[in-house]
Amino acid sequence: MGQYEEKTLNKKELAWKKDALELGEGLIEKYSGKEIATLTISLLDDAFENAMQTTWWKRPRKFMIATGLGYALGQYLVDQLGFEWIAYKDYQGKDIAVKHQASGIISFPISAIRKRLKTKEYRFMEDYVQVLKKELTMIKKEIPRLHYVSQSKVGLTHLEAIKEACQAGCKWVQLRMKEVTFQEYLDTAMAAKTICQNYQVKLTINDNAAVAKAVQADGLHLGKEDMSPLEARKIVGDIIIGGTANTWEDVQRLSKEQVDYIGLGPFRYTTTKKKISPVLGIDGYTRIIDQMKAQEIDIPVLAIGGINPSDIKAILSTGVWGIAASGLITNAKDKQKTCTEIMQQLKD
Ligand SMILES: Cc1ncc(COP(=O)(O)OP(=O)(O)O)c(N)n1
Ligand SMILES: Cc1nc(C(=O)O)sc1CCOP(=O)(O)O
Ligand SMILES: [Mg+2]
Repeated sequence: MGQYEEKTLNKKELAWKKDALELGEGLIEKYSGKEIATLTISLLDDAFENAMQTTWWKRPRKFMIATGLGYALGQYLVDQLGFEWIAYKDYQGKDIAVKHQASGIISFPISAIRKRLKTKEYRFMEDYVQVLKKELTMIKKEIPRLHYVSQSKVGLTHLEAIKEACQAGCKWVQLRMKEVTFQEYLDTAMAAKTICQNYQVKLTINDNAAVAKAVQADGLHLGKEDMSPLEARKIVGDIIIGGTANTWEDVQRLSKEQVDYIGLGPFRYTTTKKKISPVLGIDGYTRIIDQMKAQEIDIPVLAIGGINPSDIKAILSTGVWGIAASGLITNAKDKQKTCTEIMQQLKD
């Protein structure tokens, strides 16, 4: 592919987008015959089809349709699938597009409508979105089912705890340090990276995108009080980004922020984290996973918070992908035995 440039929308393009979205809203309401409470893809398909079935002298001009409905389709991808508006420029000229930063997929909704005006396919958007969803699923990152969250205690540093977890067979480790300076976090993360590389284990950094970037970590975990995943993605690029959810509303928000997995908790009361949210228990996971299925939110969920090996079977039965554990592994007398037992249950 030749040279191309991607930029965020400038002031003029943002103002144009605002007008185009207003135009789109008017077209959708007029030609679908419904008021837009929530924009659905079938409303968009109805509007396009009906507008084009109207006798030609009453039909909105093709330019208006491509602009209004094209921007509306783009905004749907932004709101529902976590795309972002960009200005895309190559040797053919400039076009307004939307990009999914985590996967690199770029879609041109306005051009897509222009093309269908020529081919006279007036009901294509449902399929168009399905194909994008499928592409996003296919390039999903590999998420192991067991995630060890580091913890220090008297006689055990974070680095020692991480090394022992790697020796015990964990394949994915999170460095989670609190109340340390940036330099201390960075130095420990560098050393953790070396340990993890020696054992071919993935390393995630908790809270801090700059540290994750500096040590070229495999992942970054962000909670509700940390930087937003979309903002962090611009710093760390295409690594695994996870987000914390404690409620269904958190899951809905994260599903639009391009996270690769969700840490959903707490399963049970735990002393590992200060200020935890109300416990979810098996009922909480069942309810939230069912809501995710109903809304077709397909992001792996890791249960977290006070988990013991005897909980795993019931947790998995809710549809959760895996577990994140800290105290269970840090305090295990025989870490290898504990990790093997967990991984056998998780079939990881
Ligand atoms: C896998 C996983 N899930 C949740 C958390 C909690 O993150 P956060 O809410 O930001 O709280 P702190 O861990 O930063 O105290 C996590 N770390 N990992
Ligand atoms: C880091 C963390 N986050 C939680 C949340 O609910 O968001 S619970 C938790 C602590 C996990 O450690 P342990 O396995 O020792 O309970
Ligand atoms: Mg955090």
